[in-house]
Amino acid sequence: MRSAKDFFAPLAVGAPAPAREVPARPSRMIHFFDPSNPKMAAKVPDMVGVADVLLGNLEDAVVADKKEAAREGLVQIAKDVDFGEHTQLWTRVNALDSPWVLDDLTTLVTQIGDKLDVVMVPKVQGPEDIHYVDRLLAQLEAKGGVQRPIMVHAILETARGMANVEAIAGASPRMQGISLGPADLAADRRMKTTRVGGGHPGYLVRQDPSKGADGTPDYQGQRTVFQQDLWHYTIARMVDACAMHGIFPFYGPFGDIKDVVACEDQFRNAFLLGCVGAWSLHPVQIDIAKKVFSPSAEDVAHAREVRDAMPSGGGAVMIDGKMEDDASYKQCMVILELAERLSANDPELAKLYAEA
Ligand SMILES: CC(C)(COP(=O)(O)OP(=O)(O)OC[C@H]1O[C@@H](n2cnc3c(N)ncnc32)[C@H](O)[C@@H]1OP(=O)(O)O)[C@@H](O)C(=O)NCCC(=O)NCCSC(=O)C[C@H](O)C(=O)O
Ligand SMILES: [Mg+2]
Repeated sequence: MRSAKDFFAPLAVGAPAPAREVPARPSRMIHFFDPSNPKMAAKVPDMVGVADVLLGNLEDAVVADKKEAAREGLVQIAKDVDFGEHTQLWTRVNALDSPWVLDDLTTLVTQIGDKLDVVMVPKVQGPEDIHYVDRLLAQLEAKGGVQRPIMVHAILETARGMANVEAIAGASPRMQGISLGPADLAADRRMKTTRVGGGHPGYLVRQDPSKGADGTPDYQGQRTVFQQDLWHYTIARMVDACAMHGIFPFYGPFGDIKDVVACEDQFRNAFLLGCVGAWSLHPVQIDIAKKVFSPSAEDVAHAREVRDAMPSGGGAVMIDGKMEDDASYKQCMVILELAERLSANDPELAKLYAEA
């Protein structure tokens, strides 16, 4: 581990100084596109200003013989498209044990480093993976004359990564955030699921049996079942690790594109637990994420009421029959800060909140 005093020193001569604070830009959805797919690539310019983050994916979902085309396609898109002030450009590079990742990083950083906000690293196992990427990025930034540090985002998709999540979150000042990768994590953990994120009807709790006419439990009678959230523990632990290190947690993919209702539920669970965004795999998921990861007008109105009733941020007051105190005030400030940040990018939301 680096000493505290060296933590913010550049890792290569000529590399930009690491950021002292993670840029808190709206990132409600990280929208995945395959730069080697001409139809998807053609849609990128129209998605600027619509999606908070556009991510050129080079890893899974891009077949081996398209890896180079995807990398070159992303370079071209980054050179041709103006991403403006409100849309970030990210990439997901190939895994660190793959034959492609070195060329991914070398090409992208030296050719389009100034346009890349964040590099997402899949299948991160421990802080040593982040240290490797950290040093390499610094060397490449120096070589390419990149002016600002490229941030790093880790995907949590192995049992070892999960066990090391706190160390990963604090491994470098480049760490921007962590996403849950439920499909790879399920496989690595040997979970008996076959889906990309979301719940499972078999993971449930069943109501106790009622008593039959003879006073004994009626095991065959009607009993309500409640489907449980397979990802609760993982997301909650990831959120704590991120909060502890001042970086941002994200839910990952929801593969059932047609089930927009369950997608919204999964995203909302993550939002309520502390995540700032989720991945969108298809254009239809962009608006779901936008809706879910923006506080509701009612929550903003309530948060303002609490803030205004407690100008010093302390004490105890009653609002609508409920006690509010320093702790609920702090929760309200989280909502108001998020609303303010999102409003700065989104005039429709700004109007909604102004009228709330
Ligand atoms: C899921 C898809 C394969 C579906 O594609 P398709 O069958 O073409 O859908 P549609 O016909 O409904 O598409 C309508 C039009 O929209 C375009 N489209 C589709 N998806 C995107 C997109 N992501 N960005 C931009 N444009 C998109 C289509 O081309 C159609 O265009 P047109 O014909 O001109 O009208 C597809 O959506 C897809 O491949 N999505 C991305 C998948 C992906 O990135 N997967 C990797 C991330 S998830 C993961 O890696 C797991 C994770 O790591 C873990 O371990 O959990
Ligand atoms: Mg994965």
